[in-house]
Amino acid sequence: MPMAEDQPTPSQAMPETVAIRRPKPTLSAPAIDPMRPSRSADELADAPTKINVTDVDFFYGPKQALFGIDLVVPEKCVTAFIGPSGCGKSTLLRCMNRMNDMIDEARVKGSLTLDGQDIYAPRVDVVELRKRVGMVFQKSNPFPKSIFENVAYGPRVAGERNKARLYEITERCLRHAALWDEVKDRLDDSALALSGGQQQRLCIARALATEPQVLLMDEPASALDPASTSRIEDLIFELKEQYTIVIVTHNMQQAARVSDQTAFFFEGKLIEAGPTTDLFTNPKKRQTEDYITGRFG
Ligand SMILES: Nc1ncnc2c1ncn2[C@@H]1O[C@H](COP(=O)(O)OP(=O)(O)OP(=O)(O)O)[C@@H](O)[C@H]1O
Repeated sequence: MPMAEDQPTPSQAMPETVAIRRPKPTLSAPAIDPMRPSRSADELADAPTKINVTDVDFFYGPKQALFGIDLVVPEKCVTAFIGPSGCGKSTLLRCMNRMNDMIDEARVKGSLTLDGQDIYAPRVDVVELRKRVGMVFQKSNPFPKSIFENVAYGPRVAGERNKARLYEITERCLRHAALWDEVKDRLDDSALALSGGQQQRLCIARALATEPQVLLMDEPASALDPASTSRIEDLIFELKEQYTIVIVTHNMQQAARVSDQTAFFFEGKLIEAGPTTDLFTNPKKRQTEDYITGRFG
């Protein structure tokens, strides 16, 4: 009996199980600026270890926020932490200068070292540690004082009384933070009169005044307009010649633009870390690929 025209012939009939092939997403290479080349994988591998994180768990009371984190932060490189909200990026950042000590019931297990020295050893002077490991926050937080006094504050507290020396430090740090030319004629004006981007650069200058070796930056540009963001990114590139930088960012393009190494976190675990170009173009883990291609997060 002839088959009806719209009936599939046996060879056209669908097999019982059909392999649905997921198209592989196109991973776009991060926009690497030739004027701001990131360190190569070899340079990263050769850089001395500044901070070493080994098997770190972190708890807010009964809630565990980090699970068995292992990470090497190389010296004079920029390491970016990326991942969806609540995955533990800021928690790990704050472990690096013990900012979490201020939170009741916060507890860290495992080891974090700075230049091979245990950051959590009982003998560690936390004030000294935070001088060596400075921090810049998402929202700029200048003191309600003059521009000069904001930068001179740290050295003053550390005992520097010589006005000429304080001025020297202030000028050097403001230059380093790419703010000097904009404020040199109004150092006695209130810091609160500066724009948001200028205030953030002032906070960076203030952090530099205590002569840190490491700068932790928690979404330093997320409240800024594109022009100010770009200035902060330029600044990060310049600062890594002298400082080790760890930056938390929600903006993957920013991580690609400014960092040498990227670490991707998910649900309190470090899924993958590696040279930024490799992680964005050739991630090893499926979760990383899904995140950077925008499937979730
Ligand atoms: N002070 C706290 N007390 C209790 N839980 C906290 C505290 N701070 C953070 N958490 C929780 O720990 C987990 C990790 O938070 P964390 O701020 O480190 O994540 P994040 O990746 O930096 O998030 P975001 O990108 O939104 O800033 C989250 O579940 C968060 O709710």
